Amino acid sequence: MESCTNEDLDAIIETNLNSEQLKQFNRIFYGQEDHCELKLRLSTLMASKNENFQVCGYSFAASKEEARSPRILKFGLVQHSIVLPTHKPLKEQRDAIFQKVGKIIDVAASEGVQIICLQEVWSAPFFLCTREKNEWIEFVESPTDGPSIQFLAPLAKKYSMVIISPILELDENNVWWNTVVVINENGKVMGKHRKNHLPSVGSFSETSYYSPGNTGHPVFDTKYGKIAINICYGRHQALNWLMFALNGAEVVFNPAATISEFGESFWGIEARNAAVANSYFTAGINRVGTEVFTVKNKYEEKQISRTYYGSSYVTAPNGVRTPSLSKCSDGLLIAEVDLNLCRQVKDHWGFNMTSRLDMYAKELNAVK
Ligand SMILES: NC(=O)NCCC(=O)O
Repeated sequence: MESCTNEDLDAIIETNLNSEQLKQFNRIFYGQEDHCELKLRLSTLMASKNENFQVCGYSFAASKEEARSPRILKFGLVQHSIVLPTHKPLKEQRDAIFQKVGKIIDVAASEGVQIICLQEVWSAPFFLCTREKNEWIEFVESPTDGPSIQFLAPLAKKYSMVIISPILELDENNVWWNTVVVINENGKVMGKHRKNHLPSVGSFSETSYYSPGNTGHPVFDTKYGKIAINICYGRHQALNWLMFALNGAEVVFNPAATISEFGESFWGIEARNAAVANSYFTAGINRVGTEVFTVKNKYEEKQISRTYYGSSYVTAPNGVRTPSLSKCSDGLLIAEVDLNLCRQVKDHWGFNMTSRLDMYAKELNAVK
């Protein structure tokens, strides 16, 4: 069985470069010499040790402005493994994940996190690789009164936190969708977005489960900032990122479930490039751990095993990025940002002003 190799790139680099080399490396690779780590509370560090999850926090500064006050937002990303083996009763599996993620959300709240994003299909193993449907049906749920919203809504209200909950949705016509539900700081559903681009590559064959999303590119104007969600495979499509920018997003989250064979080498590039190209913050979130499924059908019985590489990270509109969370362990990444940076970068680089969208619209219309 494959397992996590625990070779976090950041750790390899830090242990092998001297301090001068490290500064140079950081300046070019991360966009700044120092990572501007946030000082975390003692209780956070203790919870991280006791509950066995990594916690990191970073701040991104913006220039002071005369006419606008800073718009400080603290957001968090959670990456985690499943807890129980996939043959256990589904409710037990889900409840065990709820318990684990609930504790991480508690810590995020104690650090003042205002918006938190969970990973793709966070409350279940990523069973879509099995190509089986019926035995997993109970992981597919209502966005308005399914188990995930029932669990998260009280937390959102308790902590005045916006929670982004990526689930598998069962709609009123019994149709499945890969959906994120945005829960506002009062614990109410603000809206949802359905995955626009579905993979049909190797063991990622999602087109037999659900249809491409029909919700366009919504931006949610939350109490804390304008956010959007580009679900997993959608990160490979530049126009998907662009539309969220044109609709006014200041932070775009990319909750994912992905394994090394599917582009670990460009995981660190795509969301980062999107941040630069669109002058907003981006956050990539990927699960960790090995998930093993026994697939039995009338033709065969086999085991499928997949290991996810975590490595969640945040990029600012000026291209500065955080180090990644671990490839192997559960983690919470906290980013403290000044949303004024979005307009400052737009003013500086003028990428949107020079984007010539009308020219591309004409050319796209003319493509046969
Ligand atoms: N969940 C998902 O869309 N995975 C596809 C593989 C990838 O794009 O990394």
